[in-house]
Amino acid sequence: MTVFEATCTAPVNIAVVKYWGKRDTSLILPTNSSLSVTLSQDQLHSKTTIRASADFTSDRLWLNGIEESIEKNKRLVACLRETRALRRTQIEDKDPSAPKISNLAIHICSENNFPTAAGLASSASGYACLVYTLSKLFELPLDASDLSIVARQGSGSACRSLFGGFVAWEMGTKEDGSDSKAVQIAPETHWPDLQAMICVVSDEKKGTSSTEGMQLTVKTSALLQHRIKEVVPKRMEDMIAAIHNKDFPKFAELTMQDSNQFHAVCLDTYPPIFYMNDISRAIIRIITEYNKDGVKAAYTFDAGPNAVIYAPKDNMAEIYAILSHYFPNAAFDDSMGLLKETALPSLPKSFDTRISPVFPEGSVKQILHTKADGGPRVLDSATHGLLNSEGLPKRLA
Ligand SMILES: Nc1ncnc2c1ncn2[C@@H]1O[C@H](COP(=O)(O)OP(=O)(O)OP(=O)(O)O)[C@@H](O)[C@H]1O
Ligand SMILES: C[C@@](O)(CCOP(=O)(O)OP(=O)(O)O)CC(=O)O
Repeated sequence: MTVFEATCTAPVNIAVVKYWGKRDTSLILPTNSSLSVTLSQDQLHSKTTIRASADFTSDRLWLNGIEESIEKNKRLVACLRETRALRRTQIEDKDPSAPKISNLAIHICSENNFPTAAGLASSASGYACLVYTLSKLFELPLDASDLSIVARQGSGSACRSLFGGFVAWEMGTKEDGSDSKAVQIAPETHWPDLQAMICVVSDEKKGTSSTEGMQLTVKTSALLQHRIKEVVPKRMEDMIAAIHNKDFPKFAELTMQDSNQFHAVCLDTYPPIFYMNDISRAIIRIITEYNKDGVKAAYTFDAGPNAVIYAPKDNMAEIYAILSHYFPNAAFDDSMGLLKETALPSLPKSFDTRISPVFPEGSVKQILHTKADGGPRVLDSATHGLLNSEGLPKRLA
């Protein structure tokens, strides 16, 4: 019997103009456009295998080796429904000889090589990977922007992970969401000098999910209305220009201002939402001190305390040296070879170390060095597939 199977990986993205607020919660239509950088899959990715078979009796999902209910997950159901409908209308209805895969039950097995639901954008890489893998399984004749419309219905930020490089999610105006999609502003090759350092402050599941948090903000924050009407439209234009011009100081200033405003609207939510903690705020002080004679790094924080620091390649060793001063013995993922290329530099002479105390070991658990990189990839299921010959996970938790 023919086996219908696909295995793919997809990257995370970290926004520099944040998405926060929905105007339609079931279609996942945002209240403002947003923009992100796709990060390298060498450090962070989701990997998904999907098999369709007449032997399967129902749709099943395993996430990180644990079986999860599909029916209870409305967003996953929406992604399956949409991609199956596309298979039917775009392929099976047009070509009677095409296999009727849309009627078969499927098994989905997915793994993240980093903590899930800890503010490291696992829902972004996870749903982008799910929809991309479904599109390969069903051989859908769609481009990445078309697919982003489906991935958006899994998790808003996922739509941006269908592209590499610098990606805007255009909010759109149509009620059916057909113009609310991701577009690539520039490929990863445009600005290879841009790198990122992720400080894992906590890898625990967060208190208030993005989904819940953002709707409470929509309901209660007057500042959000100012942000979406007066601030983001111009900031999107300025950010796109900064990226096109590879103007790091401008890119950095806009990134930090946008992170600050996102956390300000969280504080303006009633009751308030706090995602940053004392460690996050210390990182802001440290980067601010580092930038005092000219902007050399940009911090940004999503819906959790973890920091992402964007900076040009040449500043990375210095940034790592500063972070290791304040956060001793944080595990360092040096898969980019930073410390192989350069000896750890001393702190810049003008840097006033008194701006923050040195934190106890474990305050920052891990530091990951990564860079802007490409979009989802197709792998060979025979060698990389996550399902065994019976269609069950090769690895269970
Ligand atoms: N590989 C995956 N395949 C399918 N779904 C996934 C995958 N990884 C994560 N998810 C879904 O995303 C949820 C986690 O999303 P959540 O928004 O809570 O955390 P996060 O994405 O890590 O944080 P944030 O989006 O705020 O940065 C999981 O509970 C699961 O439903
Ligand atoms: C702070 C953010 O990371 C919020 C991400 O929110 P999600 O995409 O996780 O929310 P849902 O659409 O409800 O799944 C900012 C961003 O990535 O733009």
